[in-house]
Amino acid sequence: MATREGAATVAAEGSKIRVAHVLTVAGSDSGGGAGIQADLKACGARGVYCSTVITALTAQNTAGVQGVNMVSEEFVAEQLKSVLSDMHVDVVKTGMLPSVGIVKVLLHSLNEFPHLALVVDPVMVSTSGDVLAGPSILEVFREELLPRADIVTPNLREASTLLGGKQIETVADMHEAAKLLHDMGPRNVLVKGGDLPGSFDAVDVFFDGEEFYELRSARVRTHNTHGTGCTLASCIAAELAKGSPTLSAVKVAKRFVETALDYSKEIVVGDGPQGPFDHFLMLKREMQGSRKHWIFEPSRLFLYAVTDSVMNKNWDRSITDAVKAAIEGGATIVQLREKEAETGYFIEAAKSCLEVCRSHGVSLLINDRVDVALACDADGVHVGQSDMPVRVARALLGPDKIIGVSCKTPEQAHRAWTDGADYIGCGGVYPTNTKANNKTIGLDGLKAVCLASKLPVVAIGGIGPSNAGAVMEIGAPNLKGVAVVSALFDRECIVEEARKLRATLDKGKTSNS
Ligand SMILES: Cc1ncc(COP(=O)(O)OP(=O)(O)O)c(N)n1
Ligand SMILES: Cc1ncsc1CCOP(=O)(O)O
Ligand SMILES: [Mg+2]
Repeated sequence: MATREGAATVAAEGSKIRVAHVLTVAGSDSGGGAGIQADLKACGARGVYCSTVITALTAQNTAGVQGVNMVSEEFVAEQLKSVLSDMHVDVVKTGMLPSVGIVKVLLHSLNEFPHLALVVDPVMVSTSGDVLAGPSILEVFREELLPRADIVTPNLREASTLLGGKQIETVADMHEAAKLLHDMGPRNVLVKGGDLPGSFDAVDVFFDGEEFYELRSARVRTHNTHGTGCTLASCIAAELAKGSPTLSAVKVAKRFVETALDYSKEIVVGDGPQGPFDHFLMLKREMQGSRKHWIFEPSRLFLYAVTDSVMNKNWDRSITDAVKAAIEGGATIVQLREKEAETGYFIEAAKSCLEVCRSHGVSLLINDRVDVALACDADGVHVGQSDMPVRVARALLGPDKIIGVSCKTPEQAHRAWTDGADYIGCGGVYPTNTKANNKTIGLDGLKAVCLASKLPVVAIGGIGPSNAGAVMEIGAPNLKGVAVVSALFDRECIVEEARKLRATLDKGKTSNS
């Protein structure tokens, strides 16, 4: 088994990166919304590793808790030993601790690792109102666990229970509760006011022993709040594990939870009154996109329409109208190449074009601007050799998006494959006025690029109905189509020009097959 020292030595040699690590000691939620499952998602979303010690299995769903099966103290101890004897934990976060014995086992481990920070979410009653830890736990919480905690994060009900039934009905009461809880020994207290009656804001009170901070935010109106407490505490733990000061960790965690709640307002997971939310802000987007599990199909490069903001302005038409017309005429893929557009305008225009493209099953890519592609959830980007490198774009966009890269040489074409591009844009094949100072590579240059790569290739530069046939006739099986700017968008009738081009390409295809 690798010792802590051994692993640290390897890291010190510079070949490894030691990652921030939270250990959650909590109960499992079969519904996946709270407990261990929420902790794993929260840490994952915040970019922190999370190991787990499970204290209880709960059978629960969006209606409530149907059953609890406690893990034995011995087995909780065994899990703690497995993790702590091997892994580099920075912060321990606790959730459901269902028995005094389990709290004692945890305290014993914490004594052995005094450097570990501790975030205590004093889970006693679930959001559905089910009791997860009985009153017998209070004494050990007050006298042993809280004094060891760096921060404790009770909601109003938990704060009241820990304080022997104190009424907490106003922000002033929350201040007082935070002070009284702080007197029990934790370094910081966050009293969460999500349930505060008659409040328009979500107000939490943070107290570090010296100063009170009221952290306010607009209340998110949603039933999907199951797991908010676990998530908030895990996010705080994750930020502490990264090295943040406690107040900053709390602020980031609160913002994270609000964003996730707001994003998840409409999602439906179960039929009960309290649903979970989406930590990764992905579920809704997946369902809204018309292309579920869409795979890049190279034949889509057949007639590739690339817009130009100057041309659209000259012909007095909006980007959306230009895109609509190109699709009507037979374009199979669209790229927004809006070099002059301001970012805010570009994003809105791209969203509007996406609607058009999605309704016709046509992919929409963004030229150069990975940020715009992300902001409007476009299908991908096209980048040049001096734009954002393909590997970086891939890391930002993830595995599902389409990435095209411009290549003029076999070397660039080879690299495009190893870097993870989906297709190559090759040109300028013929001279063009659309792109200044662009070297023309001719049909021989195009052939050489096609031969050098396994990737599908689309030819670009000076291509129109008169020469598109000749381009496609070079006979490279991976040459899948032509990309055009002026032959479509610098013409009076885009639909007509697109149809002409489509006819030429279709003719070439039939005569070759
Ligand atoms: C399909 C396609 N191929 C090549 C290009 C050119 O991209 P790039 O080299 O980044 O030049 P700009 O278009 O950004 O001027 C393209 N846009 N599309
Ligand atoms: C963007 C680009 N990349 C290489 S050539 C070119 C311009 C193509 O425009 P056109 O189709 O009007 O020649
Ligand atoms: Mg570019």
